[in-house]
Amino acid sequence: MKLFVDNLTNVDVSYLDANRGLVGESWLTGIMLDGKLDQQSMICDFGIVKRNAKQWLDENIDHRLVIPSQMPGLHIEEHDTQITVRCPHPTGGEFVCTAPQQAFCFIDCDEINNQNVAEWLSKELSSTIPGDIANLTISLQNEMIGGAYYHYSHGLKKHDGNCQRIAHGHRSKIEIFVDGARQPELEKEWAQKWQDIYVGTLEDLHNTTSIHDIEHYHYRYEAPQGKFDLTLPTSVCYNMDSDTTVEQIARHIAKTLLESGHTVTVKAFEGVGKGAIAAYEQ
Ligand SMILES: Nc1nc2c(c(=O)[nH]1)N=C([C@H](O)[C@H](O)COP(=O)(O)OP(=O)(O)OP(=O)(O)O)CN2
Repeated sequence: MKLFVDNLTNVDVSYLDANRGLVGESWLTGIMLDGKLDQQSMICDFGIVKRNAKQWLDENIDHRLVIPSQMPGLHIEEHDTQITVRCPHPTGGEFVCTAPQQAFCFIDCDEINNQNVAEWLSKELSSTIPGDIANLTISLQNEMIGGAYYHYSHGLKKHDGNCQRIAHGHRSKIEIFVDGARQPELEKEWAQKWQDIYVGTLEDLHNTTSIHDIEHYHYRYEAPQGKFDLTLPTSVCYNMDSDTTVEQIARHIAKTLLESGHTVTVKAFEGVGKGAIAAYEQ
């Protein structure tokens, strides 16, 4: 017998990739259990499966920076409760992130992809479900998106939950309307401009440095979970003069596109199934 739960929860992370650098990602998770029936004629109560699995995912991977610990060129240093992760960036520059341990998730593989992460999760979660379970399988899928989308990473230092972590991210749709008409070309432009982007807040920009003759931004802030630092080539960053909540992102894109005599509406998503709408008229 098998038991399944589709759409268990969404996991929003950023991960390091040798070819793409820092990638914001949103995974739709599902779980499948192989097991024998208990005295209730159940493999396991859905309520328990959903609560235990979601709690584990929320605590151990959601809103973390996922690191393939065998990635070539990766250096990891631990000092007290802080971890520094450093690696070459595909632009020729460097990626450096220092943050509290709880902001990272290390997976023993050389590349982060749906299959490697799902296999790791299936092993890690195997002890979380009670009952006579012979096998537990986690699946990870990406939202089916017909139009434009981008992968962005960011950190919300004022958030009292895990979104304060400086490098977590999302795979997000973008919809743009001018005078009520959908604008697929503009959507495509933003999706290209923000493909694998770090969206930073200007107030968090600590300094600009040169590494291997490539200009880098160094972001720094302190939040309730601890101190956060992130250094990335400027070519993969986009700075806003506000926080990078999805409300501010929708507002920023709408204001950037505003033209005299027109109304611009931006429906910006943060991951799957949620976001903000900003409408401006000039
Ligand atoms: N109004 C807003 N609320 C939140 C924003 C935001 O931009 N505007 N942003 C965040 C975080 O960036 C976060 O990454 C998104 O949170 P979410 O995945 O929804 O948070 P949860 O893990 O709490 O939700 P689950 O349903 O458990 O996945 C937070 N809030």
